[in-house]
Amino acid sequence: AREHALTFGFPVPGSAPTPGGHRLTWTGCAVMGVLNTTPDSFSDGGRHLGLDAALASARRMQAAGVQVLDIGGESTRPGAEPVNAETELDRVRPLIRALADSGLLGGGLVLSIDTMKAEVAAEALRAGAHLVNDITGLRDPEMVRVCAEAGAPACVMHMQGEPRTMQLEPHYDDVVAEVHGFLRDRAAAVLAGGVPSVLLDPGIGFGKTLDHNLTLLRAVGDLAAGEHPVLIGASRKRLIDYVAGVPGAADRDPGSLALHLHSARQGAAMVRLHAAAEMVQALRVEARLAQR
Ligand SMILES: Nc1nc2ncc(COP(=O)(O)OP(=O)(O)O)nc2c(=O)[nH]1
Repeated sequence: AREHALTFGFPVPGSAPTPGGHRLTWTGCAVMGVLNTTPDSFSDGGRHLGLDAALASARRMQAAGVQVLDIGGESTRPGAEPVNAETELDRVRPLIRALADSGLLGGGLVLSIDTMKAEVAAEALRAGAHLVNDITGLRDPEMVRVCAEAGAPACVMHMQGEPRTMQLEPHYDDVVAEVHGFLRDRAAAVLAGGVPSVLLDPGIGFGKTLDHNLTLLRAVGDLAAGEHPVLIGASRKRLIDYVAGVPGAADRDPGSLALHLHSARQGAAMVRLHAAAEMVQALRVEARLAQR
């Protein structure tokens, strides 16, 4: 299996110091678990049902061997209305602090903050997050500065337009060329801005038709052949309904596993799912079968 690496400006569980920074390496495909914050339970920051449920979910995922947790305080599903920074912070800060206090991070768990806002990223990194997952591809120069200053790697994702309107009229002349080209350009700009390393993500479902998504998923190998690790996130997305007829998002985990196993086989370094523990299990069986 291929070796992948991310460089941090600070030590993270499992990293080794090198002249270029603290390098985290892994072989095969790592799993990033989605850690949803239920808005109403965190707004007063108390240890309500939502926070305890999120911590329980984090423990289960860590125990199962999930390597990264992605914490998001704003839904970016198609048609989602934007959320202001204060609200987003109210949701994610208590969870990040609780995770930092829980000792779970010592077990090798890496924390990712899924946000488009530099202010939220800065605060989350201060509270204990290790990397930034920005679905806008760090369009905001302030986000580049925040990641560079903190020494935090960033996931650069492609999105056509914005969540509220991106699925209205997605259009590309050559979706692979345009998306991969955008990612390579953004990666170069972000690294030039001082961000220590990047992950590239084609942004499945972010301004793409079913055909665009399938074409991009078939081209993961091409993107993974480049110099940056590739992250694929297609968990419970609508394309699974289009392909397999599963109208309820929560019922789409089997299809999600198939999509992400396919991506791992194509060389993806990391996959982002809700059913993260199950993904670890599937990858272990797959790796064993692949051993000669
Ligand atoms: N890097 C990356 N980040 C992402 N963040 C959110 C979602 C989907 O968000 P949403 O629909 O709000 O649901 P959830 O956050 O529960 O996955 N998809 C990706 C993705 O594909 N790649």
